[in-house]
Amino acid sequence: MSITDYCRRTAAFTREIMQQPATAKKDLRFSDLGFFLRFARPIWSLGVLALVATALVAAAKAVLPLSIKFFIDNILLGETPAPDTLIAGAGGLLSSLNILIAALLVLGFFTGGMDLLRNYWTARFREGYAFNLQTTLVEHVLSFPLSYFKSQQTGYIMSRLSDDVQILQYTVSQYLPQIASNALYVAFTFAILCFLNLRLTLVAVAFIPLYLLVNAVFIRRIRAATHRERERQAYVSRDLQEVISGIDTVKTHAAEDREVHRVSGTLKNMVDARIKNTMLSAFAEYFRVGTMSLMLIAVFWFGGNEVLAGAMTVGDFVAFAIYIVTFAPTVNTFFAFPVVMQPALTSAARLRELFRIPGEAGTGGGGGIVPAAVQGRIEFSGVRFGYTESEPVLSDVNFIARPGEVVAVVGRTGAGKTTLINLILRAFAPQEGTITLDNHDLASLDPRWLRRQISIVSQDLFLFYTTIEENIRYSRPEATFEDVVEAARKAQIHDDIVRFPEGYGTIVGERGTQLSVGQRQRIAIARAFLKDAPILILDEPTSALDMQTEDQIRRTLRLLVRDRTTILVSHRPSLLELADRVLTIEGGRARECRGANTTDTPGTDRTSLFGRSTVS
Ligand SMILES: Nc1ncnc2c1ncn2[C@@H]1O[C@H](COP(=O)(O)OP(=O)(O)OP(=O)(O)O)[C@@H](O)[C@H]1O
Repeated sequence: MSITDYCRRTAAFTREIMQQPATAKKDLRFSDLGFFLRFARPIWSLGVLALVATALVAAAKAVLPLSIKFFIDNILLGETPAPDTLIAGAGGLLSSLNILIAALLVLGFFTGGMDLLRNYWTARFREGYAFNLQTTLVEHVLSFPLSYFKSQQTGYIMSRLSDDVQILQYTVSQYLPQIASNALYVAFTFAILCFLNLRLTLVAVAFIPLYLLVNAVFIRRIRAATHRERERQAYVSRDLQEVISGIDTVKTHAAEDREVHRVSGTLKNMVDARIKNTMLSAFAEYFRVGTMSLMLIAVFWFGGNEVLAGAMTVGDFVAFAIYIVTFAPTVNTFFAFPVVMQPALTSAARLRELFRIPGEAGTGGGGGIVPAAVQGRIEFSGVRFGYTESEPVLSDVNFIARPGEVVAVVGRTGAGKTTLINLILRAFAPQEGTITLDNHDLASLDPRWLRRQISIVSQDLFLFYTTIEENIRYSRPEATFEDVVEAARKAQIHDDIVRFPEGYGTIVGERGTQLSVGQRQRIAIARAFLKDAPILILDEPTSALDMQTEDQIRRTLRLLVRDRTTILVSHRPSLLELADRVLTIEGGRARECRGANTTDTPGTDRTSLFGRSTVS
């Protein structure tokens, strides 16, 4: 491409970024400030200390250039200061070179020491704030209903949890102390400038509306651009996470090139957004620096004329010039803060949005019934549920699983068996009808309490990156090692475990020793034995086992299901032998195909138990 083409492209690009929509969806409201301040409440005293130290350092730095004035006017030129102002009074005291040098040394040590304290208190405050925010956020996100995690991709959630917090922490820690320090420095310097020469100070101040104008033009655009950039960054995290988690599938399909192409597409969108955002900030900086230069030129022109006319001393002018040379960039960075703070404000808005998502009712001390005892009677009455309103997966499901009964749920693939289990776990709520446990509507129960009453052995077990012992103990943290071994023996996994060199201390999970799918399934069964919950959900618990192991496991499962209400989903006929009754899910309804014991109490009519359309 020729230079002319590049120039043409640059002009088109400039037009494009200035015409970008300047409204962002997730702006922070003023009331949100109070929300974010609450994380500072436990460490407010550190904040006060950091602020006091910042003020003292800013004041000390602000008075430093005055020493030049005293040096020129009082020591070199030997002028007697007029005793009517504070600065002139100080000049009287510092009229000897030795005293001035001694004062400078004291000021230097004081400023250095105070700066160290400021750094320490600021770091403690900043890290304390980030800790409070992140722990509350993790606690809040973990209280979300399971349906949230089933509908959002992991990479997207992770990006919100880590990138947004990091950007907020980084920007705030980087710039907030600077804002405080600069604000104080500007205030102190402004007071000294007024003392030195009020008219000249007004000349400098006359440029402030120009700064405000530059900000008015750019800030909303930059905020919107930052929102776009952050959202696209979350998409990149989502795609990267997906491709790394699914690396087996990618490799077996030799789809590396396709995936690189897909990720680079998302990456390119993010890079575009980032360049536009960077350029918007650069334009804003260009106009701010221009304003600052105009301010400096105007001050030098007016000040020079004042000295030439004898209306200002040389010392005053030199001190004023030094002040204005440091004052102008500080004012410049001060007005740049709304721009550099945009990433933090955007992250704060996104985090606020996450905090607005309500947690599951009943979690985090929010209520929910906690019954004293559990019988284990589960009843579905007229349950309708679909992932979309218009397409129900279950349209009218009625059945009762009595305490201690094993109810097998069968049906063709996609019929809704796992959906039914998810409804019992309260991952989703029925759109119509009710599900009760011991006559308590599930919606009224504390969801954490509910899930403590349920053990689940499913086709897929998540293992944490820790020892086998800890992975089994996950279902009952207070269990002893002997309890863990006993559960492993019952689940027929003990012999496999002791064959590993590290035995129960073998690290498994991501990047740990890999377990076969069958071994994982038996670890899940061991967890269920250990948890000893009154309700058991078996979702294809032996799908990965060979016939011989399944035969052994069936015997242990017979032990496991004893005295527990069990919902068993399996396509294996051999496992259905465990069931007292078999329900078939078909066309969104539950139909009983075989019942060994269908009465709630002896002599109860089966129809009354299974309701309208469910009895075969
Ligand atoms: N999170 C979800 N969002 C949207 N639709 C879903 C979701 N989970 C399942 N479905 C759909 O709901 C229907 C029932 O799925 P479900 O997993 O309950 O079937 P299943 O009987 O357990 O099947 P399988 O025997 O193959 O495991 C299917 O059409 C499926 O595509």
